[in-house]
Amino acid sequence: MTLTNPATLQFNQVSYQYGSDTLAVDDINLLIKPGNLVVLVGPSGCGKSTLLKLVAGLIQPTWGTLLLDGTDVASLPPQQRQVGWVPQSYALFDHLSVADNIAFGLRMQGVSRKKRRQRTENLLELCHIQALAKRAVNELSGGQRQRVAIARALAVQPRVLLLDEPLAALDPQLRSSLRSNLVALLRETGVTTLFVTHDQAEALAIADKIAVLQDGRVAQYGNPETLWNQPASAFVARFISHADIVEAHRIAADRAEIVPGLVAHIPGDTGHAQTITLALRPSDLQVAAQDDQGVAIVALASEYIGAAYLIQGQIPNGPRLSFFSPHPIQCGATVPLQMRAQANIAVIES
Ligand SMILES: Nc1ncnc2c1ncn2[C@@H]1O[C@H](COP(=O)(O)OP(=O)(O)OP(=O)(O)O)[C@@H](O)[C@H]1O
Repeated sequence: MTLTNPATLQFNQVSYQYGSDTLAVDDINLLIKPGNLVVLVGPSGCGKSTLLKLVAGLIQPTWGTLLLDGTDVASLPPQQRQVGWVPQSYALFDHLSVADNIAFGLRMQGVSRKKRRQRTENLLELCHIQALAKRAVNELSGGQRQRVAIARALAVQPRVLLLDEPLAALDPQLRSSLRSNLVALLRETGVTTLFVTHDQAEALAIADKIAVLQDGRVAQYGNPETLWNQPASAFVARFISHADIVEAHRIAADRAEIVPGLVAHIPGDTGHAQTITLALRPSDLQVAAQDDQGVAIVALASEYIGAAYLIQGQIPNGPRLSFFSPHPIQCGATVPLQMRAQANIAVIES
């Protein structure tokens, strides 16, 4: 029995306006291939949930078209779209058992009891929750509830699965351990998935492709490595890699000086402009071994992040920059800062 039926999902110049003046989604063009896991990421209010509602059919595009396997879905009501939805709260039926929650949608579709039972058993197995079949859902842990919610969404053989911040309700430790289980499960089902989060680390960790949304528009759509190494704008660089955006002076085709003593190697094919804008990530910089090997920076703030300290500093008469240090640095202390040899600096504008 096929458990999913993955579709191509295409947004063609899709816009959505709430009322007469809130343009929540603005001219979205995205092509999502069958079986891909695409993460929609962006700050609060950028239009992530509105995009999910458009795919689910809860709202219709104000302009543009939404295609499932090449067919415009405008005339299809939500129940005929074969779109599975897992809301942030999971919205399980607390008074029903795990198995009955999973079979609920099938019963609504008039699927025979025998087929319902077989499909429910397959989904219990796929989601590794066979042992919980008879339990009431209000007796389950957060991670177990999440699996039931996904099994329930998969029951109707979705062509697309929509996950709205599926890890948000879990505590941080559980969150990272369940993340890999969840992704393994999604890979196993092969379903085309749109996954919403506002957490860039989560997006980088799990996505085939990431769509970074900014004010209802797609700021960049690409695989995690491309977004990290070649951000299309300062917004994407800040959001995806916590980069500092700085102006630099080109001193050769492949080198740019940020301040005297701090020179970045840049790709050699970025034009000839003298003043260029660079994205410097904390991992591109390091504290130099000797004072005369780098530029002086004054530490302003220090945060212990486990493997290192994340330091924010100010170069006198220069930019503020963040960098990692293996040792704590007192606020107010001055240290020499240099570019890492293997730093791969992105040019935002040239
Ligand atoms: N029902 C509504 N009526 C009017 N405006 C709305 C409605 N729902 C959302 N908006 C507005 O549309 C824009 C996009 O909202 P949306 O909920 O899609 O963002 P989001 O990225 O999912 O945000 P969050 O991460 O906070 O959930 C926001 O400006 C929001 O205020």
